[in-house]
Amino acid sequence: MPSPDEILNAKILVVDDCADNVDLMLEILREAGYANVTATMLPDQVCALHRQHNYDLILLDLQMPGLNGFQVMKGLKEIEQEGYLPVLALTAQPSFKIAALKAGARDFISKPFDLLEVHKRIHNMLEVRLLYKELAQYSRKQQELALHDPLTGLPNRRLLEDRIETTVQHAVRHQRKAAVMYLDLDGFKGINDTHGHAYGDEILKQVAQRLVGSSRKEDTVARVGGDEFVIVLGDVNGLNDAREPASKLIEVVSEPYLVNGLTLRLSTSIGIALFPDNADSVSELIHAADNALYDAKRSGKNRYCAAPGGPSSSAPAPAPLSLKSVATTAA
Ligand SMILES: Nc1nc2c(ncn2[C@@H]2O[C@H](COP(=O)(O)OP(=O)(O)OP(=O)(O)O)[C@@H](O)[C@H]2O)c(=O)[nH]1
Repeated sequence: MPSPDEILNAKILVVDDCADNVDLMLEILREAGYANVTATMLPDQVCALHRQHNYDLILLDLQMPGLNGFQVMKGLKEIEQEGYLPVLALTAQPSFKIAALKAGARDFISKPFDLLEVHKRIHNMLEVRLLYKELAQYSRKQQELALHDPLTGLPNRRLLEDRIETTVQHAVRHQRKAAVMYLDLDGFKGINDTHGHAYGDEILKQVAQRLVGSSRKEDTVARVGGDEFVIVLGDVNGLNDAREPASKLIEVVSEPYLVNGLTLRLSTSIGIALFPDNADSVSELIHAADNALYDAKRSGKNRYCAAPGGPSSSAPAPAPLSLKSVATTAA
């Protein structure tokens, strides 16, 4: 539940074409302790103001010259994408009350004001509005967690599959290709076994940062398993466009890692599959890249291999470095 402080600091806008009414409402709100209140007498400014300030409550007079309260609510509905209109209608017309609720107002206050009613309705409405915001934020956070790996913050397999799908669709539309690179660290188990799981976790985080740092902004870097990562490249012409990034990734992963004063080393193997050369569905592309990774492991690790079968496929290509995948301890 929102705290009393949060309620008193909520952002409130008073909209009324009559200066006396504005002054009266500002006075009522100030006396009640609301600290973040502004007002306008220009109904056609309300949407722009709300877009800028995202109010928690708009106290909206319904009868105004120019744009009336109903028209203002229509405009506000277009801004409030989540469909919650934080409007409390102010009206002297009994017949407008239900019409206002139908038009999207959450509640109404009758004029002339009954102070007790005004206080209670404003408080109740803010309580619901802030709770709604908290829930929306919580739900966004949960969605974020469901799509990301908690250790590295990278997209997980679920989000990766979506991204591959999008990349493939883009490739089809623009008659281009896409590459899926499946990485598996070499000798990672040895780091866990020798130095403990916490060291392994730290290495995984640093590897993730290096992979992201060595990829283009538009590429997706995902963690799909213990020491397994997948990188998706769009706008690719053929295997040659994936060779250089693969060599670069092998190189950056093989740079030494400093963990709690220890210098550790490891390398990575990579399997590359191309859309549409090697596969044309998301799962088949991942599978083809995984098979190519297996070839890279079998051929001695610390290298990349491309999936066979495509017009531009090649035999396993040696990585530029011939680093041994061992963990070493600095003196
Ligand atoms: N620290 C840490 N280790 C993990 C995590 N998830 C999986 N692992 C470990 O990662 C290791 C992965 O094993 P492998 O890929 O078979 O080991 P490897 O030594 O890299 O073997 P090769 O790939 O053949 O070189 C296992 O020891 C898992 O226990 C994790 O989140 N954190």
